[in-house]
Amino acid sequence: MRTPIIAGNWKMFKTIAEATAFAQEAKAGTTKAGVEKVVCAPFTALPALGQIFAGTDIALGAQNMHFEEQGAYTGEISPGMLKEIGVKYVILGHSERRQYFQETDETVNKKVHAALKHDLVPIVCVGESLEQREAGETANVVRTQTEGALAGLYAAQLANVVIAYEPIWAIGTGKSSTAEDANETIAIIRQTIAERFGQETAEQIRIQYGGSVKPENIASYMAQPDIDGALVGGASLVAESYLQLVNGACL
Ligand SMILES: O=C(CO)COP(=O)(O)O
Repeated sequence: MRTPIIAGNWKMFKTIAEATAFAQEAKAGTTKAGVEKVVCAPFTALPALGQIFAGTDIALGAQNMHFEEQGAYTGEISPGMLKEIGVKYVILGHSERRQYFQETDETVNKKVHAALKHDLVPIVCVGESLEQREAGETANVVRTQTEGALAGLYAAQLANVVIAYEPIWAIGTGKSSTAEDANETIAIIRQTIAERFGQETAEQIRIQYGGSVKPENIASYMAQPDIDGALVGGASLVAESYLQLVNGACL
């Protein structure tokens, strides 16, 4: 039985004051048990969020990190620095990082290894562009990205990895993938993991869907056999909507 995981990805939104207001409202709301809850916020907001979420079941996530422990990497942040402020999850290889910041399967793979070494749970993003989808390349793209991100890991390590399938054409566009199509591609990702790491590992790993997920459509994704939660951008920015997503993920 895989525990569903709902993670908000705030991207480059919210000052500390805005994050504090969100956290107080989210903390006061009621959420059902049985769903793992994560908020991936900008670095500057994480310490304040950590204080307010202390003692709740909402975990802190970051949106990126460097793979080195320390060094002359101006503007970067290390796994140890995230651990120090109570971060538990880190999004790696988001399509926006791949598109605007030259992330590759190779750097994503280095980051996955570094995250696990520091007891951070990586949320590894994969997904095809509209062009690739129309050319019939979806399966190949997600297979290559999944294999690339997970290269060199042991099967046991995958218990601490989450994958997020985010078709690029569905991100922030309001054009969500149908639940059936998302499930089909997620099943391909699971099959890829089965081929590399064995059936048991593939059945245990959690794979989220991301791309225009909202309180109104979360239940349809959760009803699919291979979808274990969601990575949510826009709809995670408002506390009420975040809580609805979490509660809607309970079947
Ligand atoms: O990129 C996403 C989450 O990482 C999805 O963003 P939206 O939910 O705004 O489409």
